[in-house]
Amino acid sequence: MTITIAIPSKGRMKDDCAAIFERAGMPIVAVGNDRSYRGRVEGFEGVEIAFLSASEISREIGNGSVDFGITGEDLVREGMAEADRRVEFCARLGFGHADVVVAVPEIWLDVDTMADLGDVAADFRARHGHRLTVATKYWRLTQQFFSSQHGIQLYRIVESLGATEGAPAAGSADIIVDITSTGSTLRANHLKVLSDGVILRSEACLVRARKESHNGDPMVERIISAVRSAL
Ligand SMILES: Nc1ncnc2c1ncn2[C@@H]1O[C@H](COP(=O)(O)OP(=O)(O)OP(=O)(O)O)[C@@H](O)[C@H]1O
Ligand SMILES: O=P(O)(O)OC[C@H]1O[C@H](OP(=O)(O)OP(=O)(O)O)[C@H](O)[C@@H]1O
Repeated sequence: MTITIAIPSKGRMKDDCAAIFERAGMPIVAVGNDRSYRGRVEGFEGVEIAFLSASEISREIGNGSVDFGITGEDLVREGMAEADRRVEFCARLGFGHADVVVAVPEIWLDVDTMADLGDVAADFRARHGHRLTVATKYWRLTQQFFSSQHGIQLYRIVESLGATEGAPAAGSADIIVDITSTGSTLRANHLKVLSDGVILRSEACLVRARKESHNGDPMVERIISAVRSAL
């Protein structure tokens, strides 16, 4: 059976990913020309590489069209419900670090925790004429964190596909959920992370789609061990 591993073809994870495969003794060779979206691994017969974007990789692992992928944990957990049942996080790779956080305007001096935010949400409509509005592209993680973990139900999500940190100043949302790495975008937009507002500490992971056909397949174990040995 052919095992397909999806790795980033572009973006911030591409180079680190190629380096890890190199260290793992799994050098990737493109098949066909430079612009090809397929590759193979030298010395690993029956393994195929698919070059995709990080967000496509999480989708393809979710629907089982690839066996393994390297992508951010945030994208995997946002992309599917019950991620741990459907995929295995085989290794955390030590790059692509980003925290998914809840951030509010710095001038909200009385709001430092999720409990404070819950209090604000409770009478937000009475005070401001609309429900507390959260700009994010992480709607699944936001709902889980706000509703299930913190019991906050009175809020509305507006989907933001770019420049999320600008939404409060632009008036299109009150607060945001987004990723941060250095924190400079949040600071530049006068936003602060709530003290218990880190939803997920994400990094690039080797992720396996849980498939029956993997059981007892020595190549599956060999790939996982090789990548782990490179960490
Ligand atoms: N500063 C950062 N900004 C955005 N993503 C980051 C950052 N640091 C690490 N990451 C991680 O990188 C991954 C996203 O990578 P990238 O933007 O290359 O992929 P993509 O979303 O597929 O790209 P595109 O938006 O072009 O489709 C996410 O898992 C994210 O957590
Ligand atoms: O905490 P920081 O170091 O400031 O990084 C966080 C920012 O970086 C990303 O945007 P970026 O413009 O890099 O790329 P994107 O197109 O993937 O959102 C991300 O969406 C945040 O806005």
